[in-house]
Amino acid sequence: MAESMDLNDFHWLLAIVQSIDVGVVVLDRQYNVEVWNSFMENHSGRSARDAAERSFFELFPEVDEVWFRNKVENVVTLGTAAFTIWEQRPYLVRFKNYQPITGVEDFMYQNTTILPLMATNSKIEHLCVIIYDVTGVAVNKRQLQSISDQFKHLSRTDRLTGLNNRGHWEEELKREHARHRRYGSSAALVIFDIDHFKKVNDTYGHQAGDTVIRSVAQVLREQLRDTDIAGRYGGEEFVVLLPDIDATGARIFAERLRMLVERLQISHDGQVIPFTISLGVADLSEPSHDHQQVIQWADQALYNSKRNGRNQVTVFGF
Ligand SMILES: Nc1nc2c(ncn2[C@@H]2O[C@H](COP(=O)(O)OP(=O)(O)OP(=O)(O)O)[C@@H](O)[C@H]2O)c(=O)[nH]1
Repeated sequence: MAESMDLNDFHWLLAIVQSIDVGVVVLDRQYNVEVWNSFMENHSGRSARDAAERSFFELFPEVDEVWFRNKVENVVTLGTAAFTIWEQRPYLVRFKNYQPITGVEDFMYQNTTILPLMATNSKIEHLCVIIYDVTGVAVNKRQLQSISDQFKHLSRTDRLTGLNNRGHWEEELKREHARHRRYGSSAALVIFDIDHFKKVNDTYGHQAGDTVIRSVAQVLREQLRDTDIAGRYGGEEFVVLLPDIDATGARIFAERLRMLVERLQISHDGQVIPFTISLGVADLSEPSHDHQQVIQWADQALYNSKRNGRNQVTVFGF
């Protein structure tokens, strides 16, 4: 009676393992396949008969052999299961993704469990690899992350120029100012403003004015190093934070920008729009209370450039 129950149990278990919607593979200690359920048959295109006694690494050359062997050795030594989630490794074996809703990805994301299987002699001579299809969860999470990244980018970016907007740029300045205080690194701030911009708008129209603002932003972008942080501060006012540069270097940067803008040829209805910029430079090496004070210094220098005839650079304190 008990024996027939055991046999029943065994058949039931086999039926369950065959039909569950996860991959089940039993490997011996030489990594040869002993059990291969229907999930594995369906997704790999290989029958259990075809996979039997073949090396797991031969069946799936994409498996990182060193990593997998190491993982299995730990499972055997410790006698406990090991888990890998898709965020650590997108998949163990590369299966095609057939889920219609998540069709954006062409492979199946997987979580994997490796279980030690103890024999009656208490030795671990086999392992069970369980593969879960988590494509739906993974794709949703990645899409949410991508939307959140896009929102973050939009909330920091000026629509017209693509530069940092004022709020985000000020946060960056605040951070750099604090870093500068802690480490005494050099940095400078350049503020500049398009001269007589109201006249550009009044003469050529607001759209032409927008084109001028965009062109200035483009010239600025072309002059930036990776670590420089540029922003649109107001209507026709721009700011650049230049880390690891002193006042002399910042003056050279500002002067080059001034010349490049002066040479820009923006046409409107066949006419070239003449325009220039005035610039103010402040040195973060000078002792300051906070980042706002450095902005005031650069603003003051910009004001002096305007007052002294525009189209020029002034360094605060010089
Ligand atoms: N086209 C356009 N114009 C803008 C934008 N933002 C601000 N302005 C205009 O920029 C002009 C700024 O004029 P003012 O502050 O008087 O300065 P300005 O004419 O440049 O004179 P100075 O700065 O003294 O040389 C105003 O006419 C604003 O309407 C924008 O996004 N696009």
